[in-house]
Amino acid sequence: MNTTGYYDDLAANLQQAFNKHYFDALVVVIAATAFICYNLFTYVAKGLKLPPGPPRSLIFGNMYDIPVAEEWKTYTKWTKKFGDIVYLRVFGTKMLLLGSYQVAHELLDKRSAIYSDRPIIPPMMDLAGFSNSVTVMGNNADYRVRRRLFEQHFRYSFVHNHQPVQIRETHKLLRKYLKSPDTFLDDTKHTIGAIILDIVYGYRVTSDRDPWVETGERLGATFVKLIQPGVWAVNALPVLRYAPTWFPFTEWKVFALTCAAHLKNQVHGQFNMVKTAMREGTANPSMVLRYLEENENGADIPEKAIMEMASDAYGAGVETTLTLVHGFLLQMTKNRDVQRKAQEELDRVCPDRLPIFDDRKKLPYIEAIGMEVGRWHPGAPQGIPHRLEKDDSFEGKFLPKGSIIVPNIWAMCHDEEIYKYPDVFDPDRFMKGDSIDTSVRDPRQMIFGFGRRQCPGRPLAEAQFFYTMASVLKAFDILPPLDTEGREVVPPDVYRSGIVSLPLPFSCRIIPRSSEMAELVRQTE
Ligand code: HEM
Repeated sequence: MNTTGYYDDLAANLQQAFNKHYFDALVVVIAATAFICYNLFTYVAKGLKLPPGPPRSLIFGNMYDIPVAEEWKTYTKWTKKFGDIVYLRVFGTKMLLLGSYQVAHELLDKRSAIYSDRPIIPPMMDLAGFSNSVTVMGNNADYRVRRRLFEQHFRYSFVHNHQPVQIRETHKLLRKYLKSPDTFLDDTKHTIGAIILDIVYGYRVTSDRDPWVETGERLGATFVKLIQPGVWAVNALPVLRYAPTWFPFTEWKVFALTCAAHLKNQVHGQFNMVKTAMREGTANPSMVLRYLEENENGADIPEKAIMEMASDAYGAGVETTLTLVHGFLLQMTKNRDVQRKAQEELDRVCPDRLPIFDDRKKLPYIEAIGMEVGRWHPGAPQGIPHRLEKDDSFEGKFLPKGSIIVPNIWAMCHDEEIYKYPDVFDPDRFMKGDSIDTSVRDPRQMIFGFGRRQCPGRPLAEAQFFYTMASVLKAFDILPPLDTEGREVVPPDVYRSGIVSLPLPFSCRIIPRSSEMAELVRQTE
């Protein structure tokens, strides 16, 4: 059975069911609650004013203003109209949209002691079993244990330990590009999944239809659907979670419970796989093995924390890293000059071999391409929302406790005061002569989020992205597809909406630069 298709249909039907059957009841119950919340929470406090924002209705607030597609565009329009902090309210939920790096840095980085919580987990996410994911957990002791474990294995000073896995899998990807370039989108995704499964569980992916990769992909896609605001009735009316599954129009609950069962199978299955291998003395080095061994040597890390935190790496790391790699391939089809300049740099640094990690410092133009790809379309254009734990104020504006904080990373990366002609793809904006110009703001300060919640996978993602770009550009030309008459067709620059925003599927031709390069790739076997 094609379960992905099943989930897609189900999600679409659920939205319809919500509109038809729950909406009237929802309006009545929520209207009363929202009215009270409105009066209780969104009043002007301490003589300060709330930040400006689009006009809101008394009960629904800005519910109908919240965009469901290309959110970053509407948010940027609001920032231009209302300022760097925009206030929104959806029923009783307050939202602060941060439109500039200065404000995000001031609040989320410098005041991270009170800006590092997450929104209360929506009932739909909870029902589907995702409430123990580091990415959505509140700022509590359980979260901090998991975050610390995660960081220890992915920090800059440790991440070089993962290079053998990255080299092996990236070389495998080059061989796939050589053999069957048309499947480059899936092959790239598969490679990133394989790298993470190996680093986290010591699991070696050997087939193109690996069951753990497929489950991980399905769950990742499900997570993206579940986290979408405004889709699930139960999030607006939590009492619906108690509806029995035999009740009409409760397919959404069946969906959530099915996800929870799949997730549990995956989390426990992968963890137990390492435990069994450890007992039998066959375990490969991995993050899970490392912490289980620390426990054997006297540490006291809760197994539940190791197990659940490990499964986050796949969910949080695959599609996000893919946004950069797919974004890079897409931009290369459109910017032939950039590609040529990068290849010249590579040919100077490694004339007759594939690049290695240690070349990174000598390849500033490749680094600049990576920065420009991230700036051009940040993989998480609105980040992951934070939650303000205490009343606060900034430049005369009242910022109420409990507000959901949404950093509009896309707008920050397209700020024309920092990035001249932001709608032109130009890695040279980050160069000064033959080096990186450190006076230009590095988009990686924004695209990986902020403060104590900043992405802990950043060191791995940066290293993998650099290594993929350098290896691919050394061996291949990335060219636009051809139409039936042999003319080049430049693929559209369009991105999926939602928390993780990938380029929509596109085509390109990946062609070895020469027979010598093809041979270099073959020799990696
Ligand atoms: C290009 C690749 C990536 C991008 C653009 C990215 C982006 C982000 C962003 C924007 C956040 C939210 C930060 C915030 O709340 O302010 C985040 C969180 C997170 N990322 Fe990444 N990420 C990437 C790769 C990875 C990888 C490879 C891993 C794992 C190996 C990972 C694991 C996580 C985790 C666990 C969190 C939650 C952190 C927390 O809530 O404390 N990410 N990422």
